[in-house]
Amino acid sequence: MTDHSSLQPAIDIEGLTKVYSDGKVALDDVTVSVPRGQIFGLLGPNGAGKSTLINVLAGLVNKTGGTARIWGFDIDVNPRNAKNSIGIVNQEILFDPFFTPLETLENQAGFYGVPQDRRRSMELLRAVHLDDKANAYSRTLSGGMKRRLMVAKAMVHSPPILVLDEPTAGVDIMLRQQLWDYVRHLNAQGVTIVLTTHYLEEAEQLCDRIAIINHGRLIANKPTRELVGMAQEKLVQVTVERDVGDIPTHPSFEKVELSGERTLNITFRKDRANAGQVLAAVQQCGFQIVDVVTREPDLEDVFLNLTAAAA
Ligand SMILES: Nc1ncnc2c1ncn2[C@@H]1O[C@H](COP(=O)(O)OP(=O)(O)OP(=O)(O)O)[C@@H](O)[C@H]1O
Repeated sequence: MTDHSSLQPAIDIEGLTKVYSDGKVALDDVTVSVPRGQIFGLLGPNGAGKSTLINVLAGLVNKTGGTARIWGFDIDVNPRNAKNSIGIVNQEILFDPFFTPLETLENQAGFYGVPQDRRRSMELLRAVHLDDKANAYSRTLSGGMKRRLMVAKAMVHSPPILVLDEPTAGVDIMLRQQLWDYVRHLNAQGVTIVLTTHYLEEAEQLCDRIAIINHGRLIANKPTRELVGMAQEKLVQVTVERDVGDIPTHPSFEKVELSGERTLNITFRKDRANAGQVLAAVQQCGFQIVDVVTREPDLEDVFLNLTAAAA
């Protein structure tokens, strides 16, 4: 993979603020940069401000304060270059239902002034598995197909950055997988990807780095592995050789639940104990251990902890 580390960020946002006309503060002094060449996840609960941030980059929402640069181009100073550097797939499905997918892409290429010999509409339709629908009316496409057409439409001018706002909402598992394969393929070719999603598992698998936004504020921005590592609670499931009876207590146990007669689900905090100490404590409580399963914390744990703390 190309080493992009010495280059300026793909997207550079500083002190971005958006107050809607009704006084709603959707973005509150957000500073974040997206390194080139990465798959970057923007996560947050409903209403956190993710779409507002993307719509500011798309030029659909006017910011109240701060600056944003796309591929080095300030969106106020160089709006045209900024726009040409980014392809955005919004949550809403926007295209004329009376055009065919092929016409939709050709029109979009015309809009961006892509010369005929550099257009690749059929190639893009093939990439999103819509080549057999090239000449069907777009209104006859299923929801998932329309969404994939939106992705192809965002790529007609070959931007170095692709932004996907909830791209898999309402898309079934198989098509979701195909969409992600395509996103990975684009990324392998050097396209920087920014995506918002509610599917934490997906973000964890796909993203190199994740930022979390809550109530318009940035509350985390870390490499995915580091973020997942922030989950403090771990679970160890211990099966013992006899019926448990009274649930044991110990300072290293955060929470203990009984499952069946002989299995204890013990939650402990990584910063206070390790699994070995927890197991030793179970033995001190007079149980002989016959089986152990541990569960690693995942992004969902971190997300819930962080958003709860920031609420
Ligand atoms: N045009 C608008 N006028 C007033 N308030 C708005 C407008 N658009 C969005 N908001 C409010 O701004 C806040 C942020 O909304 P936004 O759509 O950016 O959140 P989001 O993180 O994308 O949420 P979701 O995941 O539900 O799409 C919300 O409280 C929303 O109600």
